[in-house]
Amino acid sequence: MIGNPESCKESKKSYQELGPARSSSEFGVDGLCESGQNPGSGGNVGREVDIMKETAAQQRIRQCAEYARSLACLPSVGDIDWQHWQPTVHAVLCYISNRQTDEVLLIKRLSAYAHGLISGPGGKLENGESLEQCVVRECCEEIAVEPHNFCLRADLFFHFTNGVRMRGYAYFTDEWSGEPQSSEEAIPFWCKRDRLPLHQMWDDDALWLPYVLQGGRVRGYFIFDDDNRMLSHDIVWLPAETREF
Ligand SMILES: Nc1[nH]c(=O)nc2c1ncn2[C@H]1C[C@H](O)[C@@H](COP(=O)(O)OP(=O)(O)OP(=O)(O)O)O1
Repeated sequence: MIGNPESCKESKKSYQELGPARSSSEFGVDGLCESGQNPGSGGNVGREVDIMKETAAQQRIRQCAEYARSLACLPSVGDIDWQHWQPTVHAVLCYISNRQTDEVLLIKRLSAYAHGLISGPGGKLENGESLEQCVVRECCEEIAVEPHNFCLRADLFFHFTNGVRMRGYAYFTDEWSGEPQSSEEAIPFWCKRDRLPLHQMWDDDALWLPYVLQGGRVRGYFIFDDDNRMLSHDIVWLPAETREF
């Protein structure tokens, strides 16, 4: 079976219908608008979003970092015209959860790029392939597992200072077939959902992955330098009920 028949219809539609980028400042300090309702969703965000609230101290740190960045003339997400931004590369990630054990299937990457880094399985889109086919191919190639009924929950825009512009699509599911196996590209392992090794993952993962593993959705904008360090970010938090990105 390739991809997912029903539950991904919404995601297929959503990445094509991406609206204009909105800054998190439009959503208030904690990434939501003051009323606790997410614009466009009409839904009550509820408790899940509370875990991501930015504290006053975190907000201050982010503001100081923005200020330091402006002094150092480093690029900021606010400098980019995201509406006209075109990716040079499309890539997928897939996070498979085991509800019974409350674990998520991660990989340690063995390829030259990002060697030793931990993430979900995934990779770049190949010519003529759909995003869903890419998810299945990458999971099968890297860890011999086939995910089913996966849904797009994070739409990620990575702008690298070396000119690469990658759009990443992170899919989530708790249905799969096959036993995880190591390959030349990856070593798979199960990890408790609340004990993610965030210090060994891409910088941006710490910002959005815990929230999305709890059912939320995000659209994220990131600038990375040539050493794969995150320079700037902006995240639009979307509640679980959101049907469109
Ligand atoms: N900053 C970042 N944050 C993140 O969460 N995922 C990132 C990321 N930078 C890259 N990725 C992911 C997206 C995609 O799954 C993968 C692409 O990187 P790679 O080119 O290393 O993948 P692969 O070498 O597996 O790709 P293929 O060559 O297509 O197999 O890494």
